[in-house]
Amino acid sequence: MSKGTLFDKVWDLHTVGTLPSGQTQLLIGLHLIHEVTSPQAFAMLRERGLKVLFPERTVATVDHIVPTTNQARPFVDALAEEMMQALEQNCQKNGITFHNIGSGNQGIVHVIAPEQGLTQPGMTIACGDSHTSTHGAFGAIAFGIGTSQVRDVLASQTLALSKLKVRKIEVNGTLKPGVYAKDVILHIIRTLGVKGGVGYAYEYAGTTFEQMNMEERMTVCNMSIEGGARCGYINPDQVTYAYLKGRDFAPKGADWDKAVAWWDSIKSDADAEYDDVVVFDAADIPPTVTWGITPGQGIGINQFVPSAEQLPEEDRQIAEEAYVYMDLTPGQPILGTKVDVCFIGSCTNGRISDLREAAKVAKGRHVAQGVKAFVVPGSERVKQQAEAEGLDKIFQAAGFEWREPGCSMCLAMNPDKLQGRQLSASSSNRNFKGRQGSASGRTLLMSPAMVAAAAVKGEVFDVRELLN
Ligand SMILES: CC(C)[C@H](C(=O)O)[C@@H](O)C(=O)O
Ligand code: SF4
Repeated sequence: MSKGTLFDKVWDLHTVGTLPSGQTQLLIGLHLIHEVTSPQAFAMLRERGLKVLFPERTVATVDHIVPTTNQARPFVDALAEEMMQALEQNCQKNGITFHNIGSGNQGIVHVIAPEQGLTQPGMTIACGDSHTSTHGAFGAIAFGIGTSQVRDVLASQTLALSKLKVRKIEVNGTLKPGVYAKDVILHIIRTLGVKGGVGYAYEYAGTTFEQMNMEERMTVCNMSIEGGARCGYINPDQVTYAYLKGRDFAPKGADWDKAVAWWDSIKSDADAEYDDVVVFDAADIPPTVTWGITPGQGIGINQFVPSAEQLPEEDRQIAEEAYVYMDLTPGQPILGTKVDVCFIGSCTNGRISDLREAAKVAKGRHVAQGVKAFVVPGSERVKQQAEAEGLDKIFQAAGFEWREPGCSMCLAMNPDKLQGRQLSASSSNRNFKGRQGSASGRTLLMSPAMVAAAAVKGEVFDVRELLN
């Protein structure tokens, strides 16, 4: 095995050849598809009379357009129904496994592949979805691709790509109580910027990530793309292996031992060289909330909306835009900002541990008057597990709505939308203008526990005051 970073090793092992353009032709081990970015890719394939080369290496789910209340077919939204039918037919005709609603396996693509053990260390994973970086939590090289690249993977199981540089982001130490993986990644993006990672793969290293469970690691890797990095990863370790062991698609018996030995060998070497290294101290990370219209516009819960002069030159214009759009004034505290809607879910924070943390805050309390709060599990399995633990009851008793799994108001391609200027506290990953279904709706990103705190207080609140 060559020396170097996990990124370099996995890249080299999947390199088919160098193309005349200088790009690498990279073999894609696992291709994940959903209803939004695949129909056109299949259409392009049909136009050229091409077949899906390795249907067993593609796995489909439906997530973005799924209604979280009335799921009866045909869907009320004709466009959603059309996308659904296209996916169903494409999978059926091409022999692709499709985890449909009610199968017990449906959910957000970045939630279901890890939970089924499809996502494994050392793999290359592609999906027509920017948050494919999530799967890097397992030590896979996983990235989002566009629709024409979805076509390429369907037809050839390969992609033409330029190699990325690698930045090691080290965070060391134990997170303070009330500080979660979401705060870590919001803090990183706030510091390095939303474009800071362009051209890089992010390797997250250090004791803070070592102490995280797999779901926390997924939260971090998920938002790599919000920091501009096409992919982000964490070297596999005992935590990774313990999570994977026994899952549907994890290797079994002697294959397991062989796999672990191989996974160990692809980790970044201690003396690997990086294109850049950045170091953070976990003790410096507060509960973090975004105030603006990019995920990089974040501040500590006790900080104030920054004035343009306090910001680096390149961040000033977008800050000015954000003050107007968000209706926030420089110098004002973020604490106490009134919220209208509270959303717990998404591929960033819709897993069982996220729901558990939020439920701890919701338990024995009640959603503030005038606030609409709802919980959308990331998958059918997450929902089932949460119900087995009674989390649904805790949320419902506290006045939260308990919904069916999907992307939901993360991007509001389904009926779950903000209205008008409503302001949401959201456990998702994007706060872009109009992101949550209303062209003028406003989003504050935060951890699921902080969303629960905002729900019960009716305003942005420091969750640490509600823990025990
Ligand atoms: C619909 C899809 C292409 C999009 C993405 O690529 O990320 C969505 O998942 C999002 O989060 O904005
Ligand atoms: S939950 Fe949100 S970020 Fe994740 S795939 Fe769905 S829309 Fe994209």
